[in-house]
Amino acid sequence: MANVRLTDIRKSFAKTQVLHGISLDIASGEFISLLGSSGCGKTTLLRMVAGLESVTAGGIEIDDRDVTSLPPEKRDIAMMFQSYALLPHLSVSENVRFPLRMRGIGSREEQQEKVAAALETVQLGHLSERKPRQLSGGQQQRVALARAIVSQPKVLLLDEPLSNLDARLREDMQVELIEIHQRLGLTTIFVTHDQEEALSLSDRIVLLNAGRVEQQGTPDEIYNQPATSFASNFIGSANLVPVEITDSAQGPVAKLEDGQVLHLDPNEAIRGKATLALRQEDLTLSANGMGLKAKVRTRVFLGARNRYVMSLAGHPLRALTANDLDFANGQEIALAIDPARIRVIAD
Ligand SMILES: Nc1ncnc2c1ncn2[C@@H]1O[C@H](COP(=O)(O)OP(=O)(O)OP(=O)(O)O)[C@@H](O)[C@H]1O
Repeated sequence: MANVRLTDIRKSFAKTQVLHGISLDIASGEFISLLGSSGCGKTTLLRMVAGLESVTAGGIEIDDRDVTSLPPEKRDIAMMFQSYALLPHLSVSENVRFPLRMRGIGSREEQQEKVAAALETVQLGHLSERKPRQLSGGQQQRVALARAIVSQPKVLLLDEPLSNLDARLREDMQVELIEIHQRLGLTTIFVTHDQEEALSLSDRIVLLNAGRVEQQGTPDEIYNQPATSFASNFIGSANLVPVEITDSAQGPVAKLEDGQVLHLDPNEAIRGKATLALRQEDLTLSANGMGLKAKVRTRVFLGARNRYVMSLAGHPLRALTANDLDFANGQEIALAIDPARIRVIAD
């Protein structure tokens, strides 16, 4: 296990700058996710930690040692990619042993012991003699993970390792990753564009936006206290509603563009033009209860839940509801939200 420190990392490809000064301190044993949409620079950052990409400026330390210009094999890291490419002609155990052989680590017996331990960790000891083509996709993924951890790296780098798996297998592998992390305590940097994956796996999430850190915090902080409109929209896909906040006899109120008014938490301090972040799961819809008037545009059936897309003050608004609510397209409904659940972002 080791700590990782990134100091003011910058990266340009030709004239295009893709990383604009990223600084991060990752504690020993921490599981951290780099989360962001396609092209925000998360893979580039991970490849720099691995030593597969040079830095344009800035420094990288692993275990308090400057590794900025060291080649990958001198960094004590292991990386697992989205395309994990097992060698088809080798058995499972030979695949896992491969990095030990390549680097000449230990005697044959020692290598076999390490391979057996790594396969036990991913619960594949019983399939060690199979060839990759005789395994399911999830099992192949676990072999790749065993191959990454077999050399007992100080830092484990994972680049969207679950994105080729179907939904069910992904969930299973997420649980396994959590358990493996708990057992081995490896410092882990996990790249993903999937917010649920980041929320469920990480000790800390670093949200990247166009080559900069937008916000970082625990999953709870990132989910419940998004600091910016971008963070609110990215995490939990909150609805963003432009408003003007003023004082009323009953406390602060937010005025929507169509003149409707929403009461805010009495402690809300922001006044003037602002954006409300309303989470889809926090909205309560009713046919003729109290609340803002919105018009139903369409309903999306999600199995256990429905998503209603409505029009509120001319903006599309999404809400997740229990699937026993049945509104017609075009129907005017009332929309209520607990003021404590409204997040106000100053413009
Ligand atoms: N070798 C390269 N040469 C030129 N541009 C590159 C190179 N590698 C990456 N880029 C550019 O750098 C930016 C960041 O790419 P990167 O792969 O790090 O993004 P990402 O957040 O990991 O996205 P994705 O989830 O799609 O992999 C992109 O605009 C990409 O086109």
